[in-house]
Amino acid sequence: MTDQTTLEQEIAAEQRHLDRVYARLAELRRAAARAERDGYRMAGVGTFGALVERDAMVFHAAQRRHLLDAEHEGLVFGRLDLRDRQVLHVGRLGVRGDDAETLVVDWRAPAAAAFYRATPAEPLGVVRRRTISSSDEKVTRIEDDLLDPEAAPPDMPVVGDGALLATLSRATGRGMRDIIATIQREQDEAIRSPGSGVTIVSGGPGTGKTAVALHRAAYLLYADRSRYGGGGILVVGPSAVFVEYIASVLPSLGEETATLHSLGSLFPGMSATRTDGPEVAAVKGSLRMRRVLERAAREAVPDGPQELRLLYRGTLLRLERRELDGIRDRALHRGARRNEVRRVGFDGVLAALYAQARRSAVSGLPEQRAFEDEIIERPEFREFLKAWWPRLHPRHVLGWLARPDRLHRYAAGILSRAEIGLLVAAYRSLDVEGLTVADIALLDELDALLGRPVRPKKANRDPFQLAGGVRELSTFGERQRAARAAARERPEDYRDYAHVVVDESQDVSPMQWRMVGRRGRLASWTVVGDPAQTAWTGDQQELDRARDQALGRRRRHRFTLSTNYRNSAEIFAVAAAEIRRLYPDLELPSAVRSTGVEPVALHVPAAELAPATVDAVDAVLAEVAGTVGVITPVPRRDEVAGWLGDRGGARLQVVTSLQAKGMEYDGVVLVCPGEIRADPGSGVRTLYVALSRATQRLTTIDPTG
Ligand SMILES: Nc1ncnc2c1ncn2[C@@H]1O[C@H](COP(=O)(O)OP(=O)(O)OP(=O)(O)O)[C@@H](O)[C@H]1O
Repeated sequence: MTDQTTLEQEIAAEQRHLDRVYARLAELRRAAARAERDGYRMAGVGTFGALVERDAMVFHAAQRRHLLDAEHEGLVFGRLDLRDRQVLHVGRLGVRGDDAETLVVDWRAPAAAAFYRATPAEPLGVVRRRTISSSDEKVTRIEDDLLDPEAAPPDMPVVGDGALLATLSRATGRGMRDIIATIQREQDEAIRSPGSGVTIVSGGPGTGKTAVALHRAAYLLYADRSRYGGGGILVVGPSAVFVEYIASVLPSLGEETATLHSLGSLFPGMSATRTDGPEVAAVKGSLRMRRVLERAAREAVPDGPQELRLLYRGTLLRLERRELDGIRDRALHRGARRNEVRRVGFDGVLAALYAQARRSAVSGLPEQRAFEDEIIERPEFREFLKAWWPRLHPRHVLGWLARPDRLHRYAAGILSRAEIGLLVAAYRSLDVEGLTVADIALLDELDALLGRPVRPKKANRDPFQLAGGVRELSTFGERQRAARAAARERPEDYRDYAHVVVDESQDVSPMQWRMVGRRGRLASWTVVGDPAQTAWTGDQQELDRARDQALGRRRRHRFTLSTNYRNSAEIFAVAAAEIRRLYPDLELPSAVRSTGVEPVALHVPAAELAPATVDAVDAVLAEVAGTVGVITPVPRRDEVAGWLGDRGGARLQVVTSLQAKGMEYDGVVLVCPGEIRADPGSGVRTLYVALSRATQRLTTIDPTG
């Protein structure tokens, strides 16, 4: 037990340090603003040298000011008292005093690693580790761990009873929070793993895989900003709700340059949130779809012209369907891409027409070049070419799959009858209901198969802009602004990311791996996931192959996380019992926090499902201060959302069991868990995901009879 005066004294000491840090920050901010103003004043001087100097000055000063202006809640959150009596404060940002004394060490700097890695068994020179909480520049709480009691001076106070548990017990807001103050050792090792190769992080629900992946992105930007800020970091998550949930973590760490996408939004200009059932998703996600799409990408346009008829100097020239198809096939030989070889197709038609004109002995036939120039001017010929070989958007070609006759032709010998039947049924509603998430990877594949017309490259107008978005003039350590500008300037379909983070990787299908892989051909990777949570019901070997192909031969660095920080022990016990039905020997994480509150399992007559759900939601809303998630089987989502109206406002979210991937709520009401489990493919695993979303309260409601 800490006595109150000691605690107050310790808080006061930390407050004095925090005041110094904020005062110094204000000074730095003023200096940066002044330097920026002075830089602008140099604009009038006019010589090239002066302009270059001004540019550099304004650029650096503005960059620094932006960093200093950023949100600084919880700026200093840690302190290390070392064996050699040195004291280090750890924070979101490194700050030096005017005498070059280090006031705060950036959490990502090597000196701060001991804050996360030191343990009583291996104190790494740390005697006492202190976690400091603050709000509005006021220290509110401190928690100490005494790691090396023998080295501690006799008068060293130790206060509080554990920072981690204190943080975990707090209700959460709508978005995910950063965990910089309480990163655990095994997590820190994954966060600071080498920038090259592929870092693979696995672990059960709530073990911090997502948190680690995002903190790793921030770490890489710090460790090598010109590489990762310039080339960019892409973070891919399973769904739009999930991406919204994690969107604020990197900005809260002072990093705004990473690009976040869900699997349904990776293809430019299209986005999908609708999901297919597991069986259809397995077909659409299979690598065999590539062969189906290859056939589609070579086929004649539906409703296109069947033949070409042209009256030339009194003679009817005619190319039949068969000849036209032959010309197209020859133009597309050896994997040529349809949108890139239109010209070759057009030349083939002209050559065939000329050959026919010669065979027909057309009187006064000019030489071939003049003949072609004449034909190409004819509006009806141009109309024919446009209709026969239009520039195709992937969405057009995907639409062809919605015609059962075509689909049967494309898929014959590649997919089974049953699989073709599933696709026919799924695509029947394409025009009405729109694309599903799995279709987006098919569009990306079609885009790769069809190619794009070659356009002349635009000249780079900014002489100081180098490839990768980092300015030649920038010598300043922090290149955040340059990276932000580079991120803004990236084309919508940018693909040369320096690093790709894939979250919930167990749910990335083979076709989706191809799509993600195209965006990281030169990248290093962080891949996090948990095989026990997968909804994939297709061929596992095919999936492994596709993933390995996307990741290439890069070196793998593997990490496993073993503690569940999300669920109370009582809630995780229910989830664990569920997954053990399928995998009795699966190694599961241990949940560190007990609330003493058991989950509630309700069974109600089917006719009472609606009012019982409403009551259960009201009860959970009253019991927790933060968010409540209502999780439903996929087909029931809209119905259940209808029962609940606008209850709970922003605190309440109704999601399907598939959208619940990666999400976290303080309270969860799970409607019809039996229906989720009943899916023969991935039911139990999907239910395991749904049962492991809550931090404090879980109620399940099953209809009886
Ligand atoms: N070291 C930590 N300190 C505080 N909170 C933590 C820590 N590690 C993880 N958490 C919290 O635990 C929760 C679960 O983390 P996260 O969502 O990253 O887990 P996950 O492994 O991705 O889970 P799932 O596989 O179930 O989606 C989050 O609220 C996260 O902030």
